[in-house]
Amino acid sequence: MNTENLLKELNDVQREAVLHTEGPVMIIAGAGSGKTRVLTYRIAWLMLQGTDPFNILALTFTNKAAREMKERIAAVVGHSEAKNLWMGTFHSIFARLLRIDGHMLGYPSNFTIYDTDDSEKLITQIVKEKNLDKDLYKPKKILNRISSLKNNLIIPQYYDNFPELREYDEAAKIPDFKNIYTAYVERCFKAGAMDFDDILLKTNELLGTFPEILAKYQDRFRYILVDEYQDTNHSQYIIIKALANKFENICVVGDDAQSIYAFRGANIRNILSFQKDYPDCQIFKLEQNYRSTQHIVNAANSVIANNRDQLKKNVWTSNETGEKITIYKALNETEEAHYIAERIMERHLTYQMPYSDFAILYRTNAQSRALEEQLRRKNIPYRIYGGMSFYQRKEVKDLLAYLRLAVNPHDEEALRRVINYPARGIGQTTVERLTILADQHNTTLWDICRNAINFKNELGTAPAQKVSDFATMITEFGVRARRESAWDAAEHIFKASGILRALNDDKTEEGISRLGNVQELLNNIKSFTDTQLSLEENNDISLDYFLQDIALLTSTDQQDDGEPNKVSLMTLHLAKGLEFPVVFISGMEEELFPSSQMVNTRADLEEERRLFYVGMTRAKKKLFLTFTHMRMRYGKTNDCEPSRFLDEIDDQYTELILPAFHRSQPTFLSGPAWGAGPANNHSSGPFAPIGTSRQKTPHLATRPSSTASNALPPEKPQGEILTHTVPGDRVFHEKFGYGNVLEVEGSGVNVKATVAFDQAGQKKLLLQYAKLIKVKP
Ligand SMILES: Nc1ncnc2c1ncn2[C@@H]1O[C@H](COP(=O)(O)OP(=O)(O)OP(=O)(O)O)[C@@H](O)[C@H]1O
Ligand SMILES: [Mg+2]
Repeated sequence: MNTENLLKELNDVQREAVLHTEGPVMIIAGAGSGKTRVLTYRIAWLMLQGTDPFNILALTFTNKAAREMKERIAAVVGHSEAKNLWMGTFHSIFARLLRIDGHMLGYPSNFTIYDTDDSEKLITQIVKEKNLDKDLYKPKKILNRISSLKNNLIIPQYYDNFPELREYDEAAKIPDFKNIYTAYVERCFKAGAMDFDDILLKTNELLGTFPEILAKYQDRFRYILVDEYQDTNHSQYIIIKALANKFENICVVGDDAQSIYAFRGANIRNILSFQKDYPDCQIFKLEQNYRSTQHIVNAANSVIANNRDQLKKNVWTSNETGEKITIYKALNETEEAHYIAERIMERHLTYQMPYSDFAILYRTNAQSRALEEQLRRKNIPYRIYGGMSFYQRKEVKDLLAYLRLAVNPHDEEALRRVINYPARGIGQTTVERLTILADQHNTTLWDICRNAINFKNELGTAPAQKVSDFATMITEFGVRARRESAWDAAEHIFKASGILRALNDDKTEEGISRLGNVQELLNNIKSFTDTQLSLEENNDISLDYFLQDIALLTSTDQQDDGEPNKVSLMTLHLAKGLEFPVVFISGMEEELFPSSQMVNTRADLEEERRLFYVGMTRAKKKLFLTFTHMRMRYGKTNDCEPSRFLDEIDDQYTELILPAFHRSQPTFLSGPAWGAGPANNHSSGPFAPIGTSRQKTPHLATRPSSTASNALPPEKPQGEILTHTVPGDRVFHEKFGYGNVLEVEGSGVNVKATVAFDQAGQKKLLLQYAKLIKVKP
């Protein structure tokens, strides 16, 4: 694509924002208004103007988003140029930076990245060693607290500078928190490991302590671009600010109405601070939505208008009016899932829509089970994002632990995990003794292991020998990891560690599936080695690089198996930045969404509402919102009340559908009629107390949902729905209008009719779903 064509694909404001390359720029704009597109085109434009890709840094919310942007840019400027861009999540970019310069802070360049599971295990271990009450010092709680301090750049040494921290911890009955935090930080450091938050914290420390390193990166990153700026936390904010300080060519894009990570420390005030930091910054507002139909855009606007804290924006679209938003009241979660699966199947067959056009979003991961079951029953392929990832499976983590040890044997969590797996006679007592020795000698577990022969007295002769043999094996793995490709080293380690044998011996169904998973991991390593050579500029095929790569996958990246034709299932949080032709948001019920934990303050409730706004604005053509009358939660069936958010959608954009069991004629109602189901008592207003339900006046029945064009749909004729038909029949279809049947094929549920529609042209439809009505010719 040449320069001219590139700019043609933008509207006036977008183009201006792309061309304004020098100086600070902030683009605060509504959902689907082309923020990400502007960012992508800006990079392409910079490169077309001769900017060296080495001088561009782009920060995205997921690695997948970065990859897609890179591909788009490559199409404009060429693959070999695009390769050299530094583009990715904050974590992957700054981990890369720390690999290069982290040694200044005393880290090895092959430092390990601890995942949440590793961190929690380490905390459990520390709590145990300190003889603290494990019911009070819960690892998750402690880790959240550590994370929040780290993201505010409060290291243990600063803890006492803020008396309110101690007050908080005492009130939370964790007075020894500081000791745990201190020990945790020391242990990670000794093990040559960083947790996720360290990646940002240590980058800050590095840039703040060494002016020459800061200067190096300031010079390198002449142009800095940040997507989803509304969800950056303090630590990220400080990094960007430092890096941009010299050239001030910084462009941030975001939408305050989509800020949904406050619970993880994201700070919406970063948007306001930006204006303060760069008083001469240029601000662009994009208001035209290119993604969604008018009904969807307007409905989303009517919801977000209920938030008090927001920057004024007027999001509009010139897209088609589109179908109304369907609100479906189900009996329970099974029936809800069934309804969703049916609608997917119906659209897939009737309109030939690929499965990848559909997304099902929910508030909590637990909701996916019922949905999965119904999708499986209909053989609808799907992919779940988030939840338990492949890399968290036990057997996968076991092999990974060996690989991690090969790269960094000081990695304490990996060592604890496999020192006696597969079983090699190193018991719990021996491990405890090793831990005490490490503590006494102020060194790592690994240092004790590799010198185990010198600790025969403390360990006993036989255990010392076993530990020593284990250490010899790990040392040998290390040699290979340095010399061989990731694939060669991993394959060897898989066999020599005894994992292959252990899994092979287990002939249970579960054992076979475990072996399959480990083989899948090896396949991943193989394809990493193969593709790495062609994709990245550094051609690094080492095990070290592979481990780094997977440690930083985000939840949206993890499940991307490259298979394109699947329905996507994910939480609303993960859906940020994505778009799908058809979106279902399930579980639109009080207590679930808004979550019962998020209704106590206005700020929390507004964050939930923004989350709903994010969900709604993912849909391009059609949005379904479903809620249930009853739902099983925590093993109990509860009565549910429709979400207050449903009330907030302007009636004119919705239609309510009730399931067959409490539906008399007609099926379609315009506007909400939540009370129409059984067992509802009526009170009103958006904040009706939990346990009562709200009702708005149901509107009169109208015709079926509108068509995809602005023209009024043809009036639906009376007549029975055809289950079989013959060529020559004159028929009516809800969406395509009138037509003549040309051909019929297949049998039973697979009967397909080819129909020549007067307006819509020729279509092949599955009779079971097409709901054709026979009319007089
Ligand atoms: N000028 C344009 N012409 C045609 N299509 C456009 C234009 N600008 C954006 N789009 C399309 O509109 C959709 C939304 O764009 P994009 O994802 O960049 O929006 P966004 O503001 O980043 O959305 P979100 O707030 O969800 O992150 C995309 O499919 C994009 O290709
Ligand atoms: Mg975007």
